[in-house]
Amino acid sequence: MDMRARPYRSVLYIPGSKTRALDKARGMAVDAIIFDLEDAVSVEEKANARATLAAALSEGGYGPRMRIVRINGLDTEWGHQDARAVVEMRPDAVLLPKVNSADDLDALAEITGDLPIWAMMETPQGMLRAEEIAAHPKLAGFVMGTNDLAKDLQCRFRADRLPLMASLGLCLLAAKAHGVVIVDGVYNAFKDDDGLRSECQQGRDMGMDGKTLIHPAQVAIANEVFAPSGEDIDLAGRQIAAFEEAEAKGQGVAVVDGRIVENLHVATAREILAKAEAIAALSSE
Ligand SMILES: CC(C)(COP(=O)(O)OP(=O)(O)OC[C@H]1O[C@@H](n2cnc3c(N)ncnc32)[C@H](O)[C@@H]1OP(=O)(O)O)[C@@H](O)C(=O)NCCC(=O)NCCSC(=O)C[C@H](O)C(=O)O
Ligand SMILES: [Mg+2]
Repeated sequence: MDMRARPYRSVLYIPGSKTRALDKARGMAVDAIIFDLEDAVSVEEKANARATLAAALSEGGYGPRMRIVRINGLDTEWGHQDARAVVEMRPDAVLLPKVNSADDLDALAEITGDLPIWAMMETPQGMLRAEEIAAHPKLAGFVMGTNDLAKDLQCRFRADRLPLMASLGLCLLAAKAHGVVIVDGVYNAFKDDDGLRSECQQGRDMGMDGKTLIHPAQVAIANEVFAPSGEDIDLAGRQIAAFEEAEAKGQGVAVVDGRIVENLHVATAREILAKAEAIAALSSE
């Protein structure tokens, strides 16, 4: 499936060191997995995690789930070795943490060649250079790192995420301008379903493609919130039908449920139907 066309409702982090979790993920209804070598892995476990992850990916069994490997930064003692190992692991993409500029992506691409790169957007410098990062020819996706971002901004975690809004907005603008995927940051309180749902809804309404997750219990909520609902699909179908009928009569505008429908609304309606189809196709694989 084309990388841009596939769903990214649920993107689950799995520590590369945790064999049990790596195994369990083969049966989980996630759209994508981030196999982590960075912050979820302790310093003592770094080398083992690389080997454990390589073995899990070589064994396979992850089906249609997109496989993304997050390496350590190239300015760390593990980064270069991780990057070389990822080339051998042959995932769908490599994820670079704490990206500050397009130069960081150039440095990684020198090692990983044609492998698509995703960028963790989680530093103030990265926010200010979001556009040049999104425009990089190897860049395929943004992952918001809201924990690191909050740390560097010295801001507080709030339910409305007001202190993060400028950063989320900058990255959304850059991602949409360059047609790259963007998934929202994690919700740390993994036992708080209501809080997670509310933050998923906020991200979805802002234009995020999905949510990064830290625990399997979060998957169902993200899948539900980021999928078009039955009502969305029904409305999209009726908008397309009404517009085509209006067009056949030589009119440029239709009315559905008391609201105007123009060609731009039809484009959105078609995207909703395409997303629903992509989700159905993924579920049937
Ligand atoms: C958060 C956790 C530490 C909780 O772990 P634990 O207490 O073991 O959870 P449970 O006992 O409830 O686990 C139940 C079963 O589910 C499996 N499990 C748990 N987590 C995962 C997972 N992420 N993927 C797959 N499977 C998972 C357990 O193995 C249990 O299975 P079983 O033995 O059969 O019962 C833990 O969930 C965890 O480590 N999560 C990942 C944390 C992580 O990846 N952190 C780094 C990413 S977040 C980040 O860095 C954000 C960004 O950079 C930023 O700056 O914001
Ligand atoms: Mg981070």
